[in-house]
Amino acid sequence: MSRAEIPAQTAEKNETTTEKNGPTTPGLSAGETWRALYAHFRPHRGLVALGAVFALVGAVTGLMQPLAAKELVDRLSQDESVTGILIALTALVVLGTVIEATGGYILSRTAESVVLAARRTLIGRLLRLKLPEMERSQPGDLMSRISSDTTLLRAVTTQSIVAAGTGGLTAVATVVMMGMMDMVLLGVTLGVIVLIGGCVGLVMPKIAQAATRSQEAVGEISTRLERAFGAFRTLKASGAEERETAIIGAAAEDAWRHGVRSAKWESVAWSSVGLAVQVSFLAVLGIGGARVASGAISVSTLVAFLLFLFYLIDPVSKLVEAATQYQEGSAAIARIVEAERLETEETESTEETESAESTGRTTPAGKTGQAASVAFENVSFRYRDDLPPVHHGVSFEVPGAGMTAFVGPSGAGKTTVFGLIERFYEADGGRILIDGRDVRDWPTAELRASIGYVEQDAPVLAGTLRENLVFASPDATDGQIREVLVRARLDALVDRLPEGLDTVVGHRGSKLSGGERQRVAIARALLRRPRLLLLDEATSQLDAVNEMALRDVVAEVSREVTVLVVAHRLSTVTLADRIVVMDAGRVRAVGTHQELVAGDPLYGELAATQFLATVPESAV
Ligand SMILES: Nc1ncnc2c1ncn2[C@@H]1O[C@H](COP(=O)(O)OP(=O)(O)OP(=O)(O)O)[C@@H](O)[C@H]1O
Repeated sequence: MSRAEIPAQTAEKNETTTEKNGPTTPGLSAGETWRALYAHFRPHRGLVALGAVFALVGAVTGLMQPLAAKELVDRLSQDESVTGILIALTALVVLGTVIEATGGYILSRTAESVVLAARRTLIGRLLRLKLPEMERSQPGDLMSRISSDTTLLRAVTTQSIVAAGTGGLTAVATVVMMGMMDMVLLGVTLGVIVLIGGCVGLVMPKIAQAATRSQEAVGEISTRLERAFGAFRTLKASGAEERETAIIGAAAEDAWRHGVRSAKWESVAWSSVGLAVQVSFLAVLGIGGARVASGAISVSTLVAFLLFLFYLIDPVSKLVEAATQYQEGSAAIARIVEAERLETEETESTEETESAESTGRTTPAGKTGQAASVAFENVSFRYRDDLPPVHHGVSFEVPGAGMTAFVGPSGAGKTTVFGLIERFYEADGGRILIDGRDVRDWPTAELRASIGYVEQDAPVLAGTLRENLVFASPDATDGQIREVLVRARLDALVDRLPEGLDTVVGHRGSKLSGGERQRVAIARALLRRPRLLLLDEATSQLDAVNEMALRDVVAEVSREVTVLVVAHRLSTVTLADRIVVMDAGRVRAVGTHQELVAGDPLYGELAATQFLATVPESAV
């Protein structure tokens, strides 16, 4: 790498470096860093070795050029023919260039493969993260590990290793050749290089420090931007554009400052290399000239030595480049390792899901298509050790089929019931039984294949309506899609849209209304043909007509499927076969609407205030 490339490299680094927020990136020991590096490098070691061989052969052809040049000068001074040697010299130059270019291509291609493999592994792991791990992390930070950190891996696992290897070998070979030419001149050269090399060594940790800080600042930008884009309407409605711009701008300035600092130290390092070469040239020229004058060495020896000195620039530059890239890459490797160590769910899941789906959702108990029974037995649970318990011995039983409504004040732990059934979290005590079998004994994928879950905020993903509908059941036929569209009262909307099911719904479904989003989420869950349907206030944003229609659908579904619904509306609750009243992490009563109005004061109070305000007369 030449000095002229340094600014461009620094700029690129600023764009591709990573953020460091959320959990602090742990430092890896030198041994751990190497082991992590080796793990990424190992599958590609054959190709890296091939690239290294090409690089070495290219370097050797380069080394032979001074010898040919020496022969040329000798023949010229003796008035001999130089045609043959000229052809040889030209061939060496062309061959060297071709071999080096091929080696460079092999290495760059392998580097891309290293990045691809690392990205695939990380994507696979991060999408299988346990929910609590995801909640502890920053999505922006995790994304940057897949996009930016892996990019830094590219150079460290291929070019750097090869550059250090070939650069080291070529440097040793060049030094040996120089020693064979003249030991005095070699002593002078090495003296200058060691002196200035020491200064470069002092600068290296400063590059690492500045690069890490720059990565952190770039990470801060990603996190802040992710936050702003994630709540774009709130940002605008709050008039927070300028404040956020200033905050993100400050982070950008931070990245710039550290980037500039890194560029400064890199510049010092590269200037030192240039200085070492120039001072060596001058010293060799002066002392070598004197030795030629005194007859100690010939002119051709001096010329060859100077050429060797010239060829020493490349391996020394490679060594410096490898050291610089290592400084930058070690932080990225630490962050990748940290992400790889995050706890994931068991991986047998995918295959098991597929087999469960392809065989028509057969459970181990052979209950194909049957509604699932659900039971909580004295379940206790807290989200984190430092948080108070959310469930204090929750118990209830729900037989197969029918609708069960969960009601209770906000924060009572109703949604948490669903999270535990889905095994997003593990209960701390007690048992959760589906079909009489502890959820911990179910393969997670098989368990989830039996469940249709409509979350509280009815998430819709960016993409088309069709992609959203088949998200949980990719093999659904057009006929099945049409059927759920009608059931979820989406058919009129789809018919109205010029692009129908292929209409793009925007980021988080922002081009749909709240009620449409909820209906899409319900249709998605129904398309999965679940045995257990979990609806978390899924009808809260529906207008009266659509709500009534969906209530009928849910009532119909509940004849074959067990439906659990977290309900805030009396209209939903009155349809339920049973109502579970929760308060402060406990089940305080179970019964029908009439029984509870008469027997449970809290339910009576809820029904008299919140529910009754929205209940249509016909439903009471
Ligand atoms: N992922 C989480 N991490 C930590 N605490 C959580 C998490 N999710 C919920 N909680 C807390 O657990 C408690 C119960 O939450 P849950 O969502 O189950 O209540 P809910 O009864 O469904 O309330 P609402 O009717 O308002 O939706 C609340 O105090 C909430 O702050």
